[in-house]
Amino acid sequence: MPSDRLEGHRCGPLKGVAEVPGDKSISHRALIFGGLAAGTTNIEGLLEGDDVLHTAAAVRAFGAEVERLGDGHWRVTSRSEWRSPDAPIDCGNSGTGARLLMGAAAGWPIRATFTGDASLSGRPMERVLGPLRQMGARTEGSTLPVTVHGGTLTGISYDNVKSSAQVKTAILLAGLRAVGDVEVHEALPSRDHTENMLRAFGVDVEQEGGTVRLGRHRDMVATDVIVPRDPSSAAFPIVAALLVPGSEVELPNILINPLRTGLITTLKEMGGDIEYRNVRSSGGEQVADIIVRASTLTGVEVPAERAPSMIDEYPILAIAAACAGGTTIMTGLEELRVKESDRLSAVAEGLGACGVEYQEGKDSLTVRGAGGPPAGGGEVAAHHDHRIAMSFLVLGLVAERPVAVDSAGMIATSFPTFLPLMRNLGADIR
Ligand SMILES: O=C(O)C1=C[C@@H](OP(=O)(O)O)[C@@H](O)[C@H](O)C1
Ligand SMILES: C=C(OP(=O)(O)O)C(=O)O
Repeated sequence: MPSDRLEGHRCGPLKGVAEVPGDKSISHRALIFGGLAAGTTNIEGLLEGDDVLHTAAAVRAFGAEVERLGDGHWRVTSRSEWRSPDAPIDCGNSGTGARLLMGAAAGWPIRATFTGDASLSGRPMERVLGPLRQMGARTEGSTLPVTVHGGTLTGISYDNVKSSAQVKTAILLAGLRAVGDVEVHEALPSRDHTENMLRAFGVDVEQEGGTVRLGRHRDMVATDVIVPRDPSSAAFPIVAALLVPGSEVELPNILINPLRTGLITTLKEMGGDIEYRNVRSSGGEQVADIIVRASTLTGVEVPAERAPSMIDEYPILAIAAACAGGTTIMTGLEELRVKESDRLSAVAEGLGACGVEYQEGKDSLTVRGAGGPPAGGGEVAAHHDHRIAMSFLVLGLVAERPVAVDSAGMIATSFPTFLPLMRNLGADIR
């Protein structure tokens, strides 16, 4: 098997336009919702990363017609009912795909077994299966392989203590076919793409404080979806441009939903020169063109309540923190331990390998910034985690010595064009 080890090397200013791919969360939802809704759903700007391609295959296995018409242009036509798939549904590396599909499947009188890769097979599924059982589904297994036997479900009032959008979405999708009230409470709001998109697909969704409730009208009607560009992917060129002296990069058409932009808020507090231009509405979401210029950063304390709005961005924030002056304190990070890898320890280990001072707590990370380029020179284990790999390749662009990442292949799960995009800006990744 060819090695997918890569190194990031110190480089000159990053310049140009970074067209990052479509938002991963919205892409999964567009396919699944299209598979549930009566009629034909056209999707523009779909992320064609491995995670989403697994979801496309899954929706097809449940009986919908799913066609790729061109670059990012897909068409989903549902049958009136979901059917039991002939074979296990392989969700690959994707927690979102697995958990959302379990919820969607539970509402039908069918049986489906879900599998995934080694990383996904170690991730907790009980957080979704518990509420689905409460609604009347039968389940086998608490980690993959998991089998869901769906059927006639009843309502639920569920306290989503982890503020997980995947859990909230699984319950709402199951709830579409449940009899009775379906509501999910959150003390800290998680991303609201499901609510926004369900409304666009004709479903009554009410929001009252921290409670989301399905209304009476729960039949989905197909609608077209325009997928904005992914702020979680944009995070890598944004931080790279802030850190590499002399850089200026434009990122057009990025989703700026406030429930996704905790990283941008934090980077601005650190002194990052990040500007939104042409803020506008597109496909029911706010988007903007983002301009980033190299900046001198200072460490900050990131409030724990901000975590849901930047949950996937802590690895790349830790890289910004490593180059900032002073200390950055991140708390409320317990969910990082159950992502594609234990991201808290993977980041800590990588920082250590690159000569960065840090302290890892049970659910916190403190990084003492070098106030300039860290030593680098580390051989970093990515733990087959796309966001760990991309984060440390970005560190290599500024560190005194190159930073190597042992396996970068998983980057294709969320950001298949990462390498050409970064190289096109001037990044030295080889
Ligand atoms: O709903 C979604 O699309 C996602 C929710 C988050 O997970 P949790 O729901 O586990 O917080 C996030 O980490 C993931 O990348 C995508
Ligand atoms: C956590 C992530 O995704 P998922 O949960 O879908 O695997 C991610 O993309 O960082």
